[in-house]
Amino acid sequence: MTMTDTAADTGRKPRFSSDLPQVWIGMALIAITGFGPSLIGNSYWSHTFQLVNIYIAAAIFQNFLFVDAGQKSFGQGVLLGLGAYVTAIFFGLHEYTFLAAAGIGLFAAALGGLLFALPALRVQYFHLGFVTLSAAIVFPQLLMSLDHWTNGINGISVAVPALTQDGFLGISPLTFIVAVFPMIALWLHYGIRRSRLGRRMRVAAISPEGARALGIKPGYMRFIAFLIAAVGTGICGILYLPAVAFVSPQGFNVELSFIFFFAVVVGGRGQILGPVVGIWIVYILPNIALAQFVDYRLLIYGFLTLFTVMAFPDGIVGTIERRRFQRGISGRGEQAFRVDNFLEAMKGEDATEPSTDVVVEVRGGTKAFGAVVAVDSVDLKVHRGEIHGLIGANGSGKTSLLNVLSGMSRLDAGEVRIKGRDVTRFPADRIANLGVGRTFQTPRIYPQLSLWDNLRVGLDARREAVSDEIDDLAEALQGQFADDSADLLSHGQRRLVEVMRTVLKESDIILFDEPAAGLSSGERENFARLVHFLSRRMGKTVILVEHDLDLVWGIADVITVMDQGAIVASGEPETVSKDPAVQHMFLGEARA
Ligand SMILES: Nc1ncnc2c1ncn2[C@@H]1O[C@H](COP(=O)(O)OP(=O)(O)OP(=O)(O)O)[C@@H](O)[C@H]1O
Repeated sequence: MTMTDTAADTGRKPRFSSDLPQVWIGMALIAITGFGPSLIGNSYWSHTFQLVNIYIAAAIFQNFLFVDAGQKSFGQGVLLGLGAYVTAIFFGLHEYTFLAAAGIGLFAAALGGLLFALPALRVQYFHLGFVTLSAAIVFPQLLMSLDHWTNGINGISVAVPALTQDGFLGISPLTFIVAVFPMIALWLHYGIRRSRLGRRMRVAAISPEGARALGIKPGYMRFIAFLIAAVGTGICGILYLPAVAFVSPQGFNVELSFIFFFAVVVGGRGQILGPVVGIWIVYILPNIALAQFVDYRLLIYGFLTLFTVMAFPDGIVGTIERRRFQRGISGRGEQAFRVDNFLEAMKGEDATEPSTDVVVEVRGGTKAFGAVVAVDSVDLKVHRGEIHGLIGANGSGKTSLLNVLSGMSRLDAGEVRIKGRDVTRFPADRIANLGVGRTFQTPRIYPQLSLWDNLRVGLDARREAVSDEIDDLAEALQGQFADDSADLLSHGQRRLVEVMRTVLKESDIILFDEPAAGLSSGERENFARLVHFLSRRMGKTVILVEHDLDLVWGIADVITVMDQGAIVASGEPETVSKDPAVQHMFLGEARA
């Protein structure tokens, strides 16, 4: 089954994501710089690249946290410092074995990450940036003032000869480990990004509201992301210790956190290879090539970042990547996303009829925004399998009612019941997981994900076994759109993508918020057929908020009319169209 015919079918599609090639390039670069100096016996560069590779790994975790999880943390240096310092204290001062001390160091870093995650549950963006930045500023002072444990300004010297002695081909175990670890980090970043967890994390980072509609808890995603990044950065801290053989408060000042952050920006936010290139430029250039200006390092980091961001707005790898993709798609025409072939394949007799079970019910629902009563003492019943049209003038409260039904906002008074359960105080993700799917007036489309992944997050959100029809549909969509960008879709097609996402989610109750706005007349017809298919073949309950009255009157089993937050009429289209109040509202559009 083919889903669509795209104008772009002629010619080879550019690969949407170059994540995998970037992993391989990153591995090759790390291998060359990590092992090369040891192989030719250059201990200065061997030692330098030990630290560079540790910083690359830390920047990879920063990149993951910053872009995939959307967490603007400026304090990752603190986590590296915790890993290094705690290991140094237990190994260097208390004579624990290195492994035991490293275990405690890792635990401390993970704990630090969770401490960062706590404010992230409440504050985001710049606020979170300030919290983490403050931690980065305070950390060295804390190390100084806790001198009873940390040795204060004198720091702690350690030696781990078992790791630093030259081994096979002149490569010490430490050189080997610090080269392999960033490679593992690259694969981990790539693997998470391709996983269900990674997709859901990215959706939560881009649109917390869109995420909740898919049953995702954005706070939980942040928590996991901070934990992963903290453990990864903590390992970097542990490796730092034998590589530098010394820790002191000055080594973990705010500059360290800036290095990781700037490396991500300079290399290319979100690009898998970005941190490798970024650390080379941000760290190697000022510290080695411009070593005589070492006192001005922070200034040089700043200038380098400013210059790169001006010359390469998406960072170096990001800019190359964007040009590659744009070259590939130029002249390929507007990308199409249609559902007609899907409907063709789904032809057949109606299998179900709306039942008498009430699956959605609102009792005396009231929701006000200040003086505006958006939903005013609404009583509503929607039956299983029904197509329920919700119409009314602009501002009559339709979206506010959908928001209440989907848990995006809470009633001030009254009750919402879904499948017999009182869900009035349920959060949106919990309602979504009860089998409610929705679209938004502004479709939630994620340009960072391929078109297929934009659809697939619907499949990821499914709670029960997939039906055969949806399985076939998913397979066809994957074949067609895995390498397409969602960025190229027209507004109407974006709506259709969101509609198909809710279809893939296999919700029993689907709330559509003005799905036909911006669709061509052919697309509207297809949409109407799709809604019919969802209701009559798959037994879904559909609540349809729509301004296109012809569309609603053509497909709805029941129509509810709202005016100034209240319901003025509700019933079969025939009856409602004869209601004098409704005729008055839609004067000139009355349907007999
Ligand atoms: N978050 C909000 N804050 C303040 N007022 C709001 C908010 N959301 C909705 N309103 C107000 O509530 C009323 C109902 O708005 P709502 O968006 O639910 O209407 P609607 O019928 O969906 O309109 P449209 O067809 O234009 O989407 C409007 O007066 C609107 O300005």
